[in-house]
Amino acid sequence: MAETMIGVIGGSGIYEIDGLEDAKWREVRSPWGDPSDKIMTGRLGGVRFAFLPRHGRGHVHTPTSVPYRANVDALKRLGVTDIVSVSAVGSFREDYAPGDFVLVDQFVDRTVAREGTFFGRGCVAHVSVAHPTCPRLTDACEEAARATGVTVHRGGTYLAMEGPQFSTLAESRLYRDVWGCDVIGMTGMPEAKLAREAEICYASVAMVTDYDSWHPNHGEVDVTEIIAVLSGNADRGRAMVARLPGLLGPGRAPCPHGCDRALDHAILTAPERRDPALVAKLDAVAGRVLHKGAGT
Ligand SMILES: CSC[C@H]1O[C@H](OP(=O)(O)O)[C@H](O)[C@@H]1O
Ligand SMILES: Nc1ncnc2[nH]cnc12
Repeated sequence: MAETMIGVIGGSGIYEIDGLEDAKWREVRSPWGDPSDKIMTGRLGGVRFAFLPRHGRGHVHTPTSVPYRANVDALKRLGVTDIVSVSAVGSFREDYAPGDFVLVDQFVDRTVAREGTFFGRGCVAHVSVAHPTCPRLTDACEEAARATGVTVHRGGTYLAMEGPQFSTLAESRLYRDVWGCDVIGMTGMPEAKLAREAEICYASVAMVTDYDSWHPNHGEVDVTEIIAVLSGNADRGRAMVARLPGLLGPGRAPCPHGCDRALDHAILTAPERRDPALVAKLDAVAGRVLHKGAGT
C-alpha cells in the first residue's frame, strides 16, 4: 500500500503550523520556479506531513504572483498524495456566514493572468476537472472540521477571481444572482487544476470571512476584518488539520475517484514528438505515465 503524505497549503492569515514531530523547513527546488516559501515537513499523528504557506511567510505573494505550478510540483516531489487547501473566502449566501467552513466542490475560473497547466507544446495533456475536488479527502476534512464544533457546509461553488482588488458591486451581483456561485476567493484556481494534473487528491476548505459586496446590511470588504475572522478561527483550523492523520491513516489505498490516475489516458502527444526538455520538467508531475511510454 502506498504511503499517505498530507500537504496543507495555508492561505491568508495561515503562515505556519504547530504540532509536527521532526519539523523542519525544507527548501525544495522545482523546475517550475521557486515555491512560495520553504516547506515545513514532519510527521503528524504518525503520518507524513507537509505545510506550505501559499503567500509565503510574511505574506509576500499576491494571488497572481503565487507560483502555483512550483508549489504543486514541490509538494509532489516530497511525496504528497493529498493536498488540503485552506483559504479565506467571501460569501454569496446569507446562510454561509463569517466563521463558517465551506467544503468547496466546484469552481468557476475567472483568473486571467496565471499559468494554468504543467503541459504545453511538445507534451499536450487534457485531464478532466469535471469534479475538481476529491470526495474521499473532502469526507475526511468534513469529519475533522465538524469535530471542532465549527459550522460546516458540504458543497459550494467557488468563484476564483484574479484580484488583487475585491469585486465591484456589479461583479458581486453577477456571480451571486446570475451565476449562482456560493463563495469567492482569489487562489482556488489554478491550484485545483494543477493538483489534478499532478495526480494529487485535492480538497478545498474555505473559511468564510465576509459577505463580499452584495449584502445590503454589510459594508464593503475590509481586509482587516478578514484577518480578524481568520485569527478567530485559527484554533479550529489547527484542530481540523490535527485530526486528518487519524482519519486518513499512514497507508493509502488507490483513490476510488481516480485522482491518482488522472493522467492514465490524458497525454496525446506521440512519444517520438515529445519535447525532451518539457518531458524532463514533468518528471515529478507525470513521471508515472511518461516513463512507462504512455500515450497514443
Ligand atoms: C486577505 S484577503 C484576500 C486574499 O485572501 C484569500 O487568500 P487565500 O485564498 O490564500 O486564503 C483570497 O483568495 C485573497 O488572495
Ligand atoms: N470577498 C472576497 N473576495 C475575494 N477574495 C476573498 N477572500 C476573502 N474574502 C474575499
